[in-house]
Amino acid sequence: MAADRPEEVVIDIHGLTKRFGEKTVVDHVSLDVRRGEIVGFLGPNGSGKTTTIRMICGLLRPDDGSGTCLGLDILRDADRIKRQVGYMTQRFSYYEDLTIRENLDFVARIYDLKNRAETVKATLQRLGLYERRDQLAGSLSGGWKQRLALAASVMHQPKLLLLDEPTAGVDPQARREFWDEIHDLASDGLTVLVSTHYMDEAERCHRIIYIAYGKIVARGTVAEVIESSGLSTIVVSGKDVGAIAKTVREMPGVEQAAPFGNDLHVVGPDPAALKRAVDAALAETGSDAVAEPGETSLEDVFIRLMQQAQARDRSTNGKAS
Ligand SMILES: Nc1ncnc2c1ncn2[C@@H]1O[C@H](COP(=O)(O)OP(=O)(O)OP(=O)(O)O)[C@@H](O)[C@H]1O
Repeated sequence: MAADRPEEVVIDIHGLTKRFGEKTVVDHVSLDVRRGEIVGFLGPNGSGKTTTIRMICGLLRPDDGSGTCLGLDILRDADRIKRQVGYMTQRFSYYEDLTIRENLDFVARIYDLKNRAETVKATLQRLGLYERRDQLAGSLSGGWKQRLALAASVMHQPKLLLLDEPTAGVDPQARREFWDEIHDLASDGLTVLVSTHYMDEAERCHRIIYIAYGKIVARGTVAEVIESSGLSTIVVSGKDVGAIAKTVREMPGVEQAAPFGNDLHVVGPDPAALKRAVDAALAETGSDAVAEPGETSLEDVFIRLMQQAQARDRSTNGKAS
């Protein structure tokens, strides 16, 4: 894969920091993204994803740190970076009373694109929007609106696409199609950094980066991130998992106990302690539910990372005050 060649680094930032007033919302973030990669940027609300993305694409000046985006210096060449990346914001704005084609034509004028009519037509065809080109943007469903937003972000043929929660509120099929499109674009050499809260989307990325309280706390492939968490999971299946959940949550060695229908996922760092806890909870509740080792999910890992970051933040702020 092209992404394995180290010279093809598209984003390379070091120690990026941003403060708003007293609050450090991005705290010495370093990351690199290579050509053709799709990298997922995950983390709780307010953890600094959008702020980081805005600093990478030249929209926001960092207070500290340095780096390059598309080989350009993020401090010196912000204006050039802005024109060369595709950026799809959380709230993509378009003109509701213009058609899909007219909206894209408007964006093409902003970018001062040559051969505007042909470029708009090619983009409509590329993104499967051609049949709907005369439909008013305001009348589109959520999935088609996202597709229009994606079309507007890639029309000037950027080498890097920054997507900020591109599929929030979009149904599963439309999300799946959106992601198929992202993979098609990446296989043509486009590099993608995408923030999301959806686990299934994280699993469609080549790599993920998890940020909490402005600091990166995990990174790697999904398998690597799960493995490095050191968590074990036991799945308890039966009728009364709600009652078992309440009991087992209080047992030592249990970090999480989450019912999924008739299954209960019990998660903790020490497999032996976890088994003792589950056995004790089954005995205490008199349940005949069946307990078996299960796979730890990415969501389990993220919940743990978030809780750990929260605890660290509390203790740091506690000391400071
Ligand atoms: N212009 C600003 N002025 C002051 N505070 C800001 C500004 N922009 C962002 N923040 C704060 O910085 C923190 C990080 O926000 P950011 O939008 O980067 O988080 P996020 O990870 O993208 O969150 P979400 O998942 O909710 O979109 C938040 O506490 C936010 O309120």
